[in-house]
Amino acid sequence: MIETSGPSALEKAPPGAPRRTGLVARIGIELGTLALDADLAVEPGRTLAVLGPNGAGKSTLLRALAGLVPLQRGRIELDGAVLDDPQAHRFVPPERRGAGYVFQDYLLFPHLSAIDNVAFGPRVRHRVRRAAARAAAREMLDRLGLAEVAHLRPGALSGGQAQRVALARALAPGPGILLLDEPLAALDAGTRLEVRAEIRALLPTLDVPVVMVTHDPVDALTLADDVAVLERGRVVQRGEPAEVITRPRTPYVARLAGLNLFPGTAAGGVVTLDATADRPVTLPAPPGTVDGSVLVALRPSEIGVHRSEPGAAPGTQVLTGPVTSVETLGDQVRVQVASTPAARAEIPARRLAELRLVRGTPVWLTVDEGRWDVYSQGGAAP
Ligand SMILES: Nc1ncnc2c1ncn2[C@@H]1O[C@H](COP(=O)(O)OP(=O)(O)OP(=O)(O)O)[C@@H](O)[C@H]1O
Repeated sequence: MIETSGPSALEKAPPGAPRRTGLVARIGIELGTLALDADLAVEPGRTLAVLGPNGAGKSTLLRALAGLVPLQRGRIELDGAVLDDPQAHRFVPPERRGAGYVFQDYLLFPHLSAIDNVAFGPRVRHRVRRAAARAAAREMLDRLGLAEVAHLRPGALSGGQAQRVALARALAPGPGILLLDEPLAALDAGTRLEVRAEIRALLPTLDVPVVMVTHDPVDALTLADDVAVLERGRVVQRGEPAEVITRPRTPYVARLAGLNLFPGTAAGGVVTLDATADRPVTLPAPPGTVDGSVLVALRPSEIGVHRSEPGAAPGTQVLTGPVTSVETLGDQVRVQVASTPAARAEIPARRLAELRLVRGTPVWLTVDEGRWDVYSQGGAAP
């Protein structure tokens, strides 16, 4: 057993133990063109995925939690202990934060075997004797299915094995928080599936907050309990994965979700899509819609595509414009149309053969009333 100063990430707290509060952070940092200002809260045993495009500030956020970048404003608290608070002149250095960090490119020591990489943390951080640290490291490697490669150096490991060694190394000292930076990004597609399944099995056994940054929505949707979407340094949407992906609040999330997203305005039971003043597109507001700004999501497969103007039908909205792109996706075809507002439809390949659409073909898009999903702009936004 390792003598650790903190709780072991792999052991659930015993019954009756004082309840830990996990991570509560407000991160304010300006670095180059980045202005990061994000609030996070993660309870022990839960995984938060911070999802966002390149340059959003995800790595900087994680590095601030680890103590590798000091805060300029805000505060980081883990289980009630203040790790960083510039106003109070408090800064706990990285090696004393008890954070397990898995870097994007693993950063394993190339001259040490897998087992010595894993034993390194307990030896250095907690001054555990070599034999005890190696025994604990062996247990961790066994747990992650790495017993057979314990003696190999990083250069002899496959990508998936190196990733798991990095995870074992982060967990070995019994961290109070686990930080994962794009944990699957460096893996090939097949290995990524395998390691994703392993991480997914591991996460619920941990009793610490886990923060994972990723730009891959599949990681966020399959591994996390909660998702915070970071764009240009701000959390623009947060919630459970299913909520985030079905009710996107920004064009970036809508693209990830494969949905059309239109801003609109609700007034007196009617929603008018914004930017349609010349030829207003209106739909009935669902019961309970509050007047004001709303978002309207629409699945591309709910849109009908026609080469001639359809006759007026009650309860059907019509948009029109030229095709701007046609892209096949298996047996489906995505058709982007420069209507007002611009929309993306998805039709079966055989329908494309009937319609013979190319760039510039004028088309009419039809949507039945019940197909639009209308929701308020506010709610889970920051
Ligand atoms: N040391 C630095 N000096 C100056 N600017 C920096 C520094 N570190 C980060 N930045 C700025 O912050 C931006 C966000 O960087 P960060 O790596 O946190 O984003 P990210 O969301 O993790 O992006 P990616 O997915 O591409 O890794 C960078 O594009 C850069 O403008």
